Amino acid sequence: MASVKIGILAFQGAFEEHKRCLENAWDKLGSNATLDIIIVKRPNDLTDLDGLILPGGESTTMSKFLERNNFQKLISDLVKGHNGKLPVTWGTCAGLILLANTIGGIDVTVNRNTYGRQNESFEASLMLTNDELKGNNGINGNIYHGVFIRAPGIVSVDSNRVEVLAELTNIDHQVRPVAVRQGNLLATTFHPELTDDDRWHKYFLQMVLERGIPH
Ligand SMILES: NC(=O)CC[C@H](N)C(=O)O
Repeated sequence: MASVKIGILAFQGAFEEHKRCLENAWDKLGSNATLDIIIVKRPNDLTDLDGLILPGGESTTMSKFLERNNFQKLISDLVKGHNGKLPVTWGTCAGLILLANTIGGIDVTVNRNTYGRQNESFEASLMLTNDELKGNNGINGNIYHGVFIRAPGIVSVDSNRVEVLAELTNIDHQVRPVAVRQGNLLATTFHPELTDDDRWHKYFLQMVLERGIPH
């Protein structure tokens, strides 16, 4: 039977939570393929992935791990399609910082710890700006409850290349993108793996399925 291989980078951070959410979301998609989740700790674990998640955590610590075993170049080549295969890659929080700064590939500028010490962690209602994500969630389908933990801010996007999927209105009425997509790359400044709303994990898995499963 065909299988979909999703790796979760597991040096540090919220990788177990992503695994649980992927399994729940997968069951609801009703695909005939099986889901194979790889906890990525060694370069070999990156072989043949259809999707890759770079979880939240501490981006400076994760960057240090990436320097070992040539990991940074391997992942960078992978997300840019240099090896032929182009897995769908999703960075959450610190994972977004890696995608924008360390690994590269996504054309956004991020500012670390943008919400400041006094507002280190908070929850907020986000406005979804993408129809697929709104899904079938009743009249409030365009609202998503986001969990932010020392979150980065997306301060600018290359609007020719990057689609904004969700926005947050700050108390000063400034509207900021908090989730973006660029081709095979997805990035969120918040933590969908810490909520029961599985729309982001479904969206990611659908991005993977849309590319076709060659195994
Ligand atoms: N929850 C997170 O991933 C926090 C990210 C952290 N502030 C960093 O810069 O690495």
